[in-house]
Amino acid sequence: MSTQPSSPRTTIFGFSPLVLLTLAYPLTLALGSLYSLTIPASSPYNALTQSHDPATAPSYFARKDNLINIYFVKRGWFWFTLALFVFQYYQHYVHTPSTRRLAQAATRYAVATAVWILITQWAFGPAIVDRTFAASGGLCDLSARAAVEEARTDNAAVAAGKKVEGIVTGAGCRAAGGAWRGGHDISGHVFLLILGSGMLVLETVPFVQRRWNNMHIGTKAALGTAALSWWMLLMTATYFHTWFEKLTGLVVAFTTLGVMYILPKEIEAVKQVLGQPGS
Ligand SMILES: CCCCCCCCCCCCCCCC(=O)SCCNC(=O)CCNC(=O)[C@H](O)C(C)(C)COP(=O)(O)O
Ligand SMILES: Nc1ncnc2c1ncn2[C@@H]1O[C@H](COP(=O)(O)O)[C@@H](OP(=O)(O)O)[C@H]1O
Repeated sequence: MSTQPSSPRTTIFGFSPLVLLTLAYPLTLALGSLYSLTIPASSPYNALTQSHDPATAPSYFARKDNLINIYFVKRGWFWFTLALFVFQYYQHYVHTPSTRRLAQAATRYAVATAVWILITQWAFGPAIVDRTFAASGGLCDLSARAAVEEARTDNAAVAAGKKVEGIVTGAGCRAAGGAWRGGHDISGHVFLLILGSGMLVLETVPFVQRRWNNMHIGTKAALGTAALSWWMLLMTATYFHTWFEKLTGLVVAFTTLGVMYILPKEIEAVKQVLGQPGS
């Protein structure tokens, strides 16, 4: 049995933050996908690069080299970690010191980090996004590079032999100059941005309501990071990926958030380990 006092139920306009997030993220993806229908044909989408040609990109945010993508999303876990750390620091030392609550918050963070690693970085070999891509028929097509080599060596047999060569990750394929094509590519951006911002919102909301007019810098940093993530999610939804790739990114992120924030409500043993923000 929990010894912690139960907290007042947090609601926003009568809805719990969990319900609002469950609605907000699919709506954001739908909004972006709908808006993408207005992109003129003069900015064609290239399914192979999963983006618009940079030369005719319909917006700065439709370019993969936009600075927020490079410095924020591509290093996203670092920023989410930092924002969570700053938030917990202020929570613990300024307002509600509790070693138990801090340990539970750190465990939630560890669970999210483990899932992020397994999905996007490394799962005892290729990451789950890469395994899913290969399992759904994807492979590394080195034909563009092979064509160059064929011209150089004048040996089509040697060049053709370089088409697939056991490359098992998207990053490895791109590094080899190939195109990772043919499979289902779960959107890493959608997964990362929803998991990271969802975690920041659900960790902070119980405290935001209690101290709306007096939020500490940790809460502001967390909500600012979540807001920037939401904007980049909208940009991903508008300019990148197919709707199904975005949907699978959303499902994986929601499953993780469900384990972190819904399971503890249902199972006491999980609650003892993971706790619940604000309780
Ligand atoms: C309760 C909080 C406890 C916190 C305790 C620790 C505090 C430490 C303070 C700050 C130190 C930060 C250390 C963080 C360690 C990292 O996470 S470093 C890793 C940074 N790398 C990333 O974030 C990579 C993110 N990118 C991706 O996941 C993928 O690239 C992608 C964006 C999902 C998709 O990539 P594609 O190439 O587009 O496929
Ligand atoms: N909001 C955004 N801004 C810029 N590039 C984005 C983006 N969302 C997705 N992308 C790009 O689209 C590709 C697929 O992303 P993902 O699978 O992670 O969702 C990646 O290209 P690169 O891997 O060539 O950088 C990624 O950088």
